[in-house]
Amino acid sequence: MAKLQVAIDLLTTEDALALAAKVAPYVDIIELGTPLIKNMGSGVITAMKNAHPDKLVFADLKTADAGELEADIAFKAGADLVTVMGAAGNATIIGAVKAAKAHGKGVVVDTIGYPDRVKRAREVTDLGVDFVELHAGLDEQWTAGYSIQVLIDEAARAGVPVSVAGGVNLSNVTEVIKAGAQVAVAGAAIYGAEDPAAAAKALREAVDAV
Ligand SMILES: O=C(CO)[C@H](O)[C@H](O)COP(=O)(O)O
Repeated sequence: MAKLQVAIDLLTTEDALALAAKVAPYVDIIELGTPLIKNMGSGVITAMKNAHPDKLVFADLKTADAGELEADIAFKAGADLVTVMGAAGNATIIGAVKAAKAHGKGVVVDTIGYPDRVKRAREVTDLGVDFVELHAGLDEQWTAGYSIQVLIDEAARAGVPVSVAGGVNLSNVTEVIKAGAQVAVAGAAIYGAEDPAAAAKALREAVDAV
């Protein structure tokens, strides 16, 4: 069964907890966005895990160096999954995987900005990561001509465990899961909705219907 991940790209612990309280019944993974962690520090990870011990808490660290050290900080704070950039060296990814093994947790590689996301996804899967995020970041999404179809096509040919992030919403989540993504990541489609709980519920039902 595919998973639904809410990406919380809000800026305070208070706002993040308030959103999570509304949408947690419908999601498997609660992602704390990079700006949120940079703004609030690792305390937001602890607060979220304490509030939702039954959910996977995903710390979107986007680590580019010092993989073992940064991952260790987040796991000690309560994270279940952390991200490392695919553009980082393999040593950084291997370091994060070492920390994950020590804590019984996992690593996700974020391919944002990487020229050949599928090639990198296959390479880093061999390093022991849990899955790879085929990701078009917010800046890429705002570039003229962007279409999530490129990520859907990549998911279909990846052949390794992947998530898809970059404009997932109710109109495309079915295609994302049909393409083979194990996880659909939705940020603005949930936190930007007038009724985030209803938006998360609709996405959950769409994911489960595939
Ligand atoms: O990690 C992120 C940006 O770097 C976002 O959380 C991710 O892109 C999902 O958000 P959205 O659904 O709004 O695109």
